[in-house]
Amino acid sequence: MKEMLKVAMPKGRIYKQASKLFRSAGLPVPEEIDESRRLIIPVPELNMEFIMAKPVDVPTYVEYGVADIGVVGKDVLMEENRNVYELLDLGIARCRMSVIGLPDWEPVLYPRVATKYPNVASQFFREKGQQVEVIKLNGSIELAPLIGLADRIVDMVETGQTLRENGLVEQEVLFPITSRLIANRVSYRMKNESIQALCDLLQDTIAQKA
Ligand SMILES: Nc1ncnc2c1ncn2[C@@H]1O[C@H](COP(=O)(O)OP(=O)(O)OP(=O)(O)O)[C@@H](O)[C@H]1O
Ligand SMILES: O=P(O)(O)OC[C@H]1O[C@H](OP(=O)(O)OP(=O)(O)O)[C@H](O)[C@@H]1O
Repeated sequence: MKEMLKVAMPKGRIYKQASKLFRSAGLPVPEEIDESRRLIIPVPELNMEFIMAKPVDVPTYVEYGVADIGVVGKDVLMEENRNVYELLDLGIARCRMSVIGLPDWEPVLYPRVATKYPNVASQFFREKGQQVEVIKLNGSIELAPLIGLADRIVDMVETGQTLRENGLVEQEVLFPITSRLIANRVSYRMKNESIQALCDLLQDTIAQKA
């Protein structure tokens, strides 16, 4: 690849699957990143530099152009609504965003909905014509209906284990979620050859796996 690419990589569960995808595409992301606490990792052999970010911040780094491209969950992309290009569905970190509640839940006039995704949840209920009070939480969202903070929650479901272990039920799926490759708008023009080459390589790898 010609131009050097700065890649915003989310730490945590997406990184594990993204690094595997990059490696199977012939881009040997160094194994030492996996356990390292370093935040900026130049990989001269790939002509790339990895910026290890908190997942929710990836679209911010890409919008401001401090990263040319990034890997991010569709959930975060929808919630953050940043001015970036979405280039490719990587098909990794697959889960879904759902409305969840207690099994004996009954509709109330003005329910409280707790979530990490206040923008997405507000829009979802607004489009359904339902008035709700959205309460932003940052984790352990399933606690909210159990301790009476909220009537329902909007959160991610993958295996369903968290719901089962807490006696909650999935009531409605909002969206299926996977991780996406995103690009800064200016970088996409200025470094088009490199970004497009990476995109094609990843797309071929994903197609071979399907
Ligand atoms: N079971 C799951 N629960 C939540 N997110 C999941 C799940 N499976 C895949 N994902 C994807 O992984 C991303 C969350 O990754 P991770 O849990 O590492 O970060 P986080 O909880 O947002 O960050 P942090 O733990 O640093 O606050 C989501 O944005 C989503 O796209
Ligand atoms: O269906 P499952 O496989 O159980 O996965 C879903 C759970 O995983 C996530 O929580 P996370 O582990 O990120 O912890 P958090 O509560 O701190 O967000 C998510 O918010 C759910 O609680």
